[in-house]
Formats: sequence, C-alpha cells, structure tokens
Amino acid sequence: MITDKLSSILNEINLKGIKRTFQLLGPYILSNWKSYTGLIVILFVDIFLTIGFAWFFGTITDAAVSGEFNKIRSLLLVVLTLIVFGQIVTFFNTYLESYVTSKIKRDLKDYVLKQIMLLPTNKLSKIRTGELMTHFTNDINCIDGVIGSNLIYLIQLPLISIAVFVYMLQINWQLSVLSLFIIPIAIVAGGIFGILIRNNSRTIYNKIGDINSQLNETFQGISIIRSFLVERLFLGKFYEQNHSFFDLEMKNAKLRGTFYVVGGLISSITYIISLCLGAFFVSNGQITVGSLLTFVTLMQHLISPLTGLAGLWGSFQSSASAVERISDVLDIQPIDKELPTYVNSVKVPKSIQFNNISFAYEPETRIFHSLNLTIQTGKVTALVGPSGAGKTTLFHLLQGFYQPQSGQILMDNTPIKQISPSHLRSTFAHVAQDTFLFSGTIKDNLLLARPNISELEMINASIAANIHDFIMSLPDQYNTEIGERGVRLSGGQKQRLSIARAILKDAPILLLDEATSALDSESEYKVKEALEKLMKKKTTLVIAHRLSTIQHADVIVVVDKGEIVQIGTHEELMLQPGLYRRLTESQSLAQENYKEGSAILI
Ligand SMILES: Nc1ncnc2c1ncn2[C@@H]1O[C@H](COP(=O)(O)OP(=O)(O)OP(=O)(O)O)[C@@H](O)[C@H]1O
Repeated sequence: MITDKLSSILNEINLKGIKRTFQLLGPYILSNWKSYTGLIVILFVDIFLTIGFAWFFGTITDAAVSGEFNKIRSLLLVVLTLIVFGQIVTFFNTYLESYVTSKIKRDLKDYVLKQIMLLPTNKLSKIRTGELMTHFTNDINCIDGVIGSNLIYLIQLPLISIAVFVYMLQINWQLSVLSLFIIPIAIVAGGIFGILIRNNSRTIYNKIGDINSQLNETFQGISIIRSFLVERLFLGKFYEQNHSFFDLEMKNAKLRGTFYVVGGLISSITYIISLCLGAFFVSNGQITVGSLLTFVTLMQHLISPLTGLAGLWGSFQSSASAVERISDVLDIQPIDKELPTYVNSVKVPKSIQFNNISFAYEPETRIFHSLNLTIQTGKVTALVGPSGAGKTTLFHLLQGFYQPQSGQILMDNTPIKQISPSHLRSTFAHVAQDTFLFSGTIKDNLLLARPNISELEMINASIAANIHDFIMSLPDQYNTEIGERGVRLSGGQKQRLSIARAILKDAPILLLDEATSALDSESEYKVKEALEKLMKKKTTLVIAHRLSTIQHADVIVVVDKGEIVQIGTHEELMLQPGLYRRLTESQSLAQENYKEGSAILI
C-alpha cells in the first residue's frame, strides 16, 4: 500500500523522465562548460548586485533621515556605478544564455535527424511524419526549461536564498526566522503546480503531433481531397483537433493563472507581515527605518525566486516531457553508428541467393515462408505475379531495408547482414514503383545519383532515358525547378527522370519496379531500348505487370502469395499449365477486348 503510494508519487515527479532528460542533455551541457561557467560568474555578480541595491536603499534612507547629505552624494555615485554594471551584466547574461541554448538546440536537431535517418525501415515506417516534424518544430524548442535560465536559476536559488538570509540575520534574527516558514510553503505550492502543468504539457505535445500529422496528410493528398469533394471532412477533422488543442491551452492558462495568484498571495502576505513586524521593531527602536527598507527589499528577493520555483519546475517538467517524446525515437536501436555513403566501384556480385527466407512486416501476416531463390548474375530476371504477392518486398529485403525473421540472403556467399549498408546500397540502382523526386532543379535530382557526375554523363543518361529533349525544351533546361515532389512534371516525365537517375548511379545490379508503367508506347519503346543496352552489362531484376514487357527476360520467376510457383523462360512457361500462362492469356484477351472496344468507340 505504502510502496504503491510512493511509486505513484515518484511517477508523478517523473524521475525516469528527469533521468532521461539529463542523460540526453548532460553531454551537451558539459560540452558547453565555458558558456555555463560564464553564466555562473554572472550569477555571482547578480547576487552581489542584489545585496548591493538592498544595502543602498537602507543606507540612503538612514542618511536621509539623519541629514547626511555628503553621504547621500557619494551613495548616488555608488548606485550609478551599480546600475551601469548591472546593465552590462544583463546584456552578457541575455546574450550568453541565448547563445548556449540556441547552440544546444541546433546540435540536438542535427543529432535527432541523423538518428532518424539511421532508424531501421520497419520502425521508421510506423512513425507518422507529423510526429517526426513535431520533434523539430516543437519538442526540441521546448528544452529551454532544462538548458536555459532554469538551469542557472537552479543554482542561483539556493545561493541567493542563503546570501539574503545571512544578510537578513545581521539586521534582525526574529524577522529572518519568519522567512524560514515561507520557504517550505513556496516549494510545496510550486511542486504541485509543476506536476499539474507537466501532465497537461504532455497532452499538449501529443496533440501538436496529431495536428502536424493531419496537416501533412491533408497537404500531401490535396488533389485527392478535391477530387472526392471531402474538403469538409478534412476541415472537420482539423477543426476537432484544433479546438481540443485550444481547450488544453486554456487549461494550461488556468493552471498558470492560479499559480500566479497563489504565488502573489504568498509574497503579499509575507511582505505585509514582515512590514508590520518591522514597523513594530522600528517603533521599539530595535532597528532603523533604513534597515527595515533593506530587509523588505531582501524579503522580496527571497520570496520571488522561491515562488518562481513553481514556474521553473513547471517548465522543467514540460521540457522533460518533450525530451521523453524525442527519446521515443532516439531509444530505438539504429542500424549503424554512422550514415552510409556512396561507394565507388563496388564489387560486382557473382552470386545472389535467397536461402530459406521467412519474412513478415507484421507478425500476424507472413509474406514469405522458407523462400529459396537463386538470381543469375549478369542476366535479366523478371518477377511476375498477382498484386500483393511479395515482389516489391523481395527488392526491399535485397537492399537490406528489412531483415528477414529467418533465413539469409547471400551475396557471393556472404550474408548481406554482414555487408556494410554503404557497400550494399551502392550495389543497387533502384527505380521504385512510386517515383519520388525532390524539390529543386532537374540537375539537383540527377546529381543525387552519385558524387562527381560530369555534365556529359548527366546529358548522356538523360538521352538514354528519353528525357533530354523535353529538358532542353524547358526555359531553364537542366536548371528548371520541378516543385515539391516534382509536382510540375507529368507521371511519365518523372519516371524517365528517375530512370536517368538510376542509370547515373552506375550500380552493378539494376532493380526496376514497374519502371516504365507510366510511359506512352513510344517513350516506353525508346527507354526500353536504352535499358536493354544498360542491362547487358548488369544483373537486372524487373517487376512488371504487363507481361508483354518481360517476355525476353532470361528467367521469369512467378510469385504467388509469397511463394515461388514457377521458374523458366517465357517459352518454357507458356508450355506449362499454370499461373504464368493464365496471366498472359488473360492479359492478351483483355487487350483484344480493349482493341475491339476502341474500334466500336471510334
Ligand atoms: N510497409 C509495409 N508494412 C506492412 N505490410 C506491407 C508493407 N509493404 C507491403 N506490405 C504487404 O506485403 C504484401 C506484399 O507487398 P508487395 O508490395 O511486396 O507486393 P507486390 O507483389 O509488389 O504487389 P504489387 O504488384 O501490387 O506492387 C502485401 O500484402 C502488402 O500489403
């Protein structure tokens, strides 16, 4: 019972989150020790100035009461020096704090993106893009509560409290003891509000992630939304999220408002009590008016940091929740320590084997069960079969994007798991089913293929992919901006560019996944001609639904429901009853029907 209570309290305080926060941010804080040392020096100067101003108020009041005008004149000089010094210190404090927090956030963003790029594909594909974006647009920006002024306040608070308390003791011990009662009250109030604010902040961060994901999908799918007239549906979904976000913000505002009222009440009550008691001591002649003024000023300096502790604790806890969210990604085991790079002239594989491969994206839906396949190097192998049979998955496994649950893929008898991602990925040039181009120019997209591509190589690859003439017809030719995801190009143009990019990669194995599906017959003929020339020197794996396009392949592998059901050449497979003949015949029949239908339409 007691242990349950204790663990629920510890849970509320979120010790795990705090530990994780310092594990992640500790090295960044330590590596910026020079800036933090500067801030601590400034902190001591600040404490000195605080005491100095309090001393000045008391001393000048006493000098005024006793009519010591010469003393007032020299005190004015002292205070002017203190003010100028104080402003210089404020400038350096602000600058140094911004410098160190911005630097840590900049470095952390670099690190988080690198780690995301190193995540295994199966883990990465399960995280929504909006959530990943939120780490950069929101979460990392929220860590100020741990690395910024809060960290300095954490050191400053006890120091300033001790300094002020010792100084107050010199003036009047009874009044100083009074301040001792306020400290626990301020700390408890701060602690409670901090926990409440933390819990709410966590919900707010999750909500921001949801909103970002939804906006991302809405903008990516805007043409589908328009064509299905579902703008209202998507606006409604956003409206719901956006309004519940507003409610959470309001809950936070109420919490903060209540906290400020409680904090204000504590300081006002303390101020009045100490003022009344002080007035009593002045009337008794125990202390001077000036000492009372010094005391009251110091009391303010003692209370405001303590009540500020709640804000500090609240924002510290918010930062801890943000770090916890980032840690969800950072705690996933990356595939490697360093990012892979393109390897020039990789070894041309002499054998590729899939040995007893069993694989499932999700445990409940098995794609392959003990699959065996030998790819003939230097030849063209076509993978055919119904949609969802697992053809693209074979490409993913081959490039090491996913790991099979059992079995091995061997390249020259070496398991690909033992080959570095740099070498493995440099072995393949992949034209994927979904053509993806990046915003920027045509040239930028082509030069991505590998480092140091010459202008001539780029033009030759574009000619081979039958896209050069189109590029030259554009106003800025190779420097034409193609928009986000290549939105300013047609499907066929995008596909030809991605073929040119694959040609430029100059890898020994070519993976073509429906690479010519978006081309018209004339372009397809020309591109196929170029690809056939390219294939002569390479090992090629082709996935095609239109079986007429792969009839000349050296080997045709027929895949159905994750199993290899037939292997052979077109001629061999057409002689056998089976899936390949059925698919070919049904496609020929469909084509005949289409031609007849077209004739009727014409
Ligand atoms: N990232 C993924 N996560 C979970 N399941 C997936 C994933 N990608 C594919 N699948 C599932 O794996 C199965 C095989 O998909 P795959 O893309 O390999 O088929 P395919 O033969 O290439 O199909 P198509 O010819 O339609 O492209 C499908 O049932 C699909 O739903």
